[in-house]
Amino acid sequence: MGLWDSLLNWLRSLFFKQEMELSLVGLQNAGKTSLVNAIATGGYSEDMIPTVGFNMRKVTKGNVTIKLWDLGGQRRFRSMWERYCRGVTAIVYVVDAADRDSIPISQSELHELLEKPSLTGIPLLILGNKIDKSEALTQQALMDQLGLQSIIDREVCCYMISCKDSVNIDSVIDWLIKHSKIAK
Ligand SMILES: Nc1nc2c(ncn2[C@@H]2O[C@H](COP(=O)(O)OP(=O)(O)OP(=O)(O)O)[C@@H](O)[C@H]2O)c(=O)[nH]1
Ligand SMILES: [Mg+2]
Repeated sequence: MGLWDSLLNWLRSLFFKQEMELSLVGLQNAGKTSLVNAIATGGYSEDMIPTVGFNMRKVTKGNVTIKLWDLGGQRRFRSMWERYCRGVTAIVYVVDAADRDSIPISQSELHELLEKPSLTGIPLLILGNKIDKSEALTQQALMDQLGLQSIIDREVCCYMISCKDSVNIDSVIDWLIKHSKIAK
């Protein structure tokens, strides 16, 4: 995008409402619902109830309204991920970066989802969560183990975050706002 386009987009964003619809996917216990809370209120809790099916939350940041589909990560809910990812502005894939044993399953579920023709081209934000834990993988190790270099049909971005300590939640919100669209 040229400088002039960026300037126009910035001016537009000052005057028009922006909106976006996101799906949060990833294995159970990754921290998807915790991320919704971190984005919406900055709150954090150790006692979380696993999401059964899905929850929908609307969050407003500045002039951007974000509709979030927070999906259950247990195996029995994974077959509905595709349905809730169709037509979204971006897919947010959350990974517990400290649970090294779960990474291979996380990798295969991610690639299986991205193979769906209905989801071609939708931008992907990968979040390695729980970096407050000492055993958390580095960003490079996570990107390698998830095989992100093989994803070439869409924009892919990866951040390492902690919902617990509110690390990089601002960068996530900035990325989301940059990908929002002017409301029709
Ligand atoms: N240490 C640490 N724990 C976290 C962090 N984020 C979430 N957790 C914990 O991880 C557990 C699971 O969090 P949830 O947000 O319920 O995970 P989820 O991905 O929504 O799980 P499902 O709804 O079952 O798919 C909870 O005990 C959280 O407190 C983090 O940044 N650091
Ligand atoms: Mg949940």
